[in-house]
Amino acid sequence: MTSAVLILEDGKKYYGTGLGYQGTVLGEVVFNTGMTGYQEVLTDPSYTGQIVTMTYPLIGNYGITDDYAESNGPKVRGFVVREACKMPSNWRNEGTVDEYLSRHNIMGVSGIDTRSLTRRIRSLGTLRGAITTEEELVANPDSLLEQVRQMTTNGPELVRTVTTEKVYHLPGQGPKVVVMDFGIKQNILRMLQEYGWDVTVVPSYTSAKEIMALAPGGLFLSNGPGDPKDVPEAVATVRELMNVLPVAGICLGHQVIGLALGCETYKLKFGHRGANHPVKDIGSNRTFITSQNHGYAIDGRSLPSNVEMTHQNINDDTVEGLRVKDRPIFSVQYHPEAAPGPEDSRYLFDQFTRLMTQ
Ligand SMILES: NC(=O)CC[C@H](N)C(=O)O
Repeated sequence: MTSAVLILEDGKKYYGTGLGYQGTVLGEVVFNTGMTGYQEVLTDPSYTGQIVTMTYPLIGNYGITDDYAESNGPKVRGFVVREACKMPSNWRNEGTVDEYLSRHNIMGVSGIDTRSLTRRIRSLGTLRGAITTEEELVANPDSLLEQVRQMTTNGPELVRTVTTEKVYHLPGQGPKVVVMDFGIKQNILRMLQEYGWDVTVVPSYTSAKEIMALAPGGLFLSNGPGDPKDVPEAVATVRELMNVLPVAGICLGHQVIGLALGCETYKLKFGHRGANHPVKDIGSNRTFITSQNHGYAIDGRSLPSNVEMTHQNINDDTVEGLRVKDRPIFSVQYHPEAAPGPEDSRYLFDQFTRLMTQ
């Protein structure tokens, strides 16, 4: 067993055992509170560049299977767990988390006091950090500190690494929609297909003109990694298309819509990542339990007069959904497609569909 260390930018060190690939990685350390869904978390492209720690102590107990992947492989920069299960049990199991991470050259560390780590992130805010299994660095982790403190945790390259390189078409009988891919989760595409949409997925940097040339009936914006302010070209495209097409978005897509409408975004202290975040649908006064993964949010004080908040987080009152009063445009910060998480918010896909067909 290789020893490993996780060092945070404030100098705090956590010692454990190497999991998956061996070496050194740097990233923004965030926590996810889901009790299950570790494979969906690992493969969600919105985690690109981040070292994710799971607060649930036993990870990997039902194994790994291709059916649970939200993209073609793990996208996290690193993975931190209390205990990585060595003997998964599930009729679909194809292997352990350790093997999965090794196969995809992703580093992890187990045996970490994830409760202490999470409390630290909650009190100090999201921290940058590094994981290493290299002997001389494990012996002297402080030598990594300079590099950790210098690193930037966002940038336009994050979306560029996970957006599709090529335009592709998923035929359907329903509304013809262009999806701007910022690092889309497979379950969003599965659901759009379930609803019968005729979907054309385009790269994040596609221009308004190129999108209009596809003659869509609507525009849909996906989730994705990083700071929404790092994709100004997508914001400009959406601003242009907002006047001529119905537009809907999830998570990063919601933030891009917000910026295009003139709202402000900001970085949350430690983000929302988990499968049980309560969100109130203001119109119906109902609260839904939602799946979430975001570190940025739209500032509720910055909404122009034609934009209203449709959903609000019950834990911290942050904006969870928007609607433009005079145009067919709406978006949500959380994940109605779940994967992992509760499916309470599937009704939004009906709403998306109505918006595109009306
Ligand atoms: N899941 C997402 O789309 C995340 C959006 C954005 N990267 C954030 O962290 O806020």
